[in-house]
Order: sequence, then structure tokens, then C-alpha cells
Amino acid sequence: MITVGLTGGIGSGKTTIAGFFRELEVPVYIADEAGKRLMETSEEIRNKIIEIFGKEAYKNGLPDRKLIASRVFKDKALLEKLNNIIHPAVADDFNEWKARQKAAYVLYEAAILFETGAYKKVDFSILVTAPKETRIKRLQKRDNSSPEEIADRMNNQWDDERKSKLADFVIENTDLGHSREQVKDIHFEILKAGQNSQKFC
Ligand SMILES: CC(C)(COP(=O)(O)OP(=O)(O)OC[C@H]1O[C@@H](n2cnc3c(N)ncnc32)[C@H](O)[C@@H]1O)[C@@H](O)C(=O)NCCC(=O)NCCS
Ligand SMILES: Nc1ncnc2c1ncn2[C@@H]1O[C@H](COP(=O)(O)OP(=O)(O)OP(=O)(O)O)[C@@H](O)[C@H]1O
Repeated sequence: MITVGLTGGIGSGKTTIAGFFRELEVPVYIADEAGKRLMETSEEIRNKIIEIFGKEAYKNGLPDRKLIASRVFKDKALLEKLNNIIHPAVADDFNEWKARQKAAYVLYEAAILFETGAYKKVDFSILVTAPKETRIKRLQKRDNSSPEEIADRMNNQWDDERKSKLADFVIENTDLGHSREQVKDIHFEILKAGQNSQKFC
């Protein structure tokens, strides 16, 4: 089964775009959500996180995401340690999930698909873009985030220009109606590519 990676910088609209694929009945896996769930449910992950961040990283059995974020997005080495705990567990979880799906292709939404090299493991990659100022405004409205918090995360992500060189498709997500049209076009191109590749098997 084909795997399509969907990525984009913080606030670009990845999850919104993933929703448009869902409307077309494409199974969607959201790595951010899986990471959150695994931090809450896996004892192994909890122990590893406490080893690095101390007991205060969990409150009443739940991860203190704000505290962890305030530390990792200002410290690349620490972020890498956290990534090394979460990413392999998410990859295993995704593979288990994918094995249960019945569709021509599945969508794997991840914030840092290019930065981690995970794009090499997908059949096609889609990058969602929007101007930086637009993304900042969206995040301030959605999360009440401070400009500094947003900048700290952006500093740990590649810029759109670098990512677009590697992406198979780019969705410019400024107008939702236009984005939905772009999703439909890409969907049919992927289905067509899937049919063509089967002819060679
Ligand atoms: C640091 C954590 C606890 C902060 O949680 P929080 O709820 O505030 O953010 P959330 O996970 O919803 O992510 C929101 C956005 O932050 C950015 N972001 C998250 N993780 C990363 C990262 N490792 N590198 C760069 N940007 C990131 C992305 O743009 C993402 O869409 C969390 O992001 C985390 O555990 N990150 C490391 C693991 C990871 O990469 N998870 C995401 C995919 S598996
Ligand atoms: N084209 C658009 N026009 C206006 N608002 C939009 C558009 N696309 C997304 N948004 C809004 O911007 C915010 C961020 O979108 P979304 O959550 O989909 O982004 P994301 O890239 O998944 O975010 P994150 O990086 O934090 O995971 C949301 O409040 C969403 O409703």
C-alpha cells in the first residue's frame, strides 16, 4: 500500500489539509497525536522521559507538555533526545496502524518529515505552505501562543524553500477553497500513480 507523507511548518495547516483527504475517505495517521498518546500510555516512554527531564515532566501521571516544550525548543540536543524516544515508537505504531487499513493509500501527517529523513520512507510527499506571518497569526489565534514560543519551534524546523525542493507536491494553503481543490488534484494523481505502478508488478 502506498504511503503519502504530509508535512508543513507549524501553523501551515497540515491537520486542516489532512481533513480534506479524510473527506475523500483516505485513512489519515497524525504523528503529533500518536506521539501524545504514546507519551501518556507507554510506561517505557514515560520512564525514559523522566530519566532525561526529571520527575516534574509528569504531573498526575500525565506529561507536562508545556514544561517539556519550554525546555526542548530552546535546546537542540535535548530536543534530539526527546525525538529519539518518541519517533521510533511512533514509527512502530504507524506500521501497525497501516497494516490494518484497507485503501489505495494512507496519509502520514508529520511536522518534521523532511528534517528527520522520514520522507525517504514514503512513496510521495506533500508539503503544506503558508507565509510565515500568516502562520504566526493563525497560531496566536488558535493557541494564544507568544511570538517567542512560535519562533522557538520554527527555529527547529526547515524553511519552506528547503523543504519544497524535496516535496513531490506543494499545497499553498491560504485560501481554503483553493486548498480543497489542490487536495482533489493530488488525490487523483496519487491514485493514478498507484494504478500505473501495479501494471509493472
Ligand atoms: C515537546 C512537546 C511535548 C510539545 O507538545 P505540544 O502539545 O505543545 O505540541 P504538539 O506535539 O501538538 O506539536 C505542535 C507543533 O510543534 C512543532 N513540533 C513538535 N515537535 C517538534 C519537533 N520534534 N521538532 C520541531 N517541531 C516540533 C510542530 O510544528 C507541531 O506541529 C511535543 O511536541 C513533543 O513531544 N515533541 C517531540 C516529539 C515529536 O516530534 N512529536 C511530533 C511527531 S512524532
Ligand atoms: N487556509 C486557511 N485559512 C484560514 N485559516 C486556516 C487555514 N488553514 C488552517 N487554518 C487555521 O489555522 C490554524 C492552524 O491550522 P492547523 O491546525 O491545520 O495547522 P497545523 O500545521 O496542523 O498546526 P501545528 O503545526 O500546530 O500542528 C487552525 O486554527 C486552522 O483552523
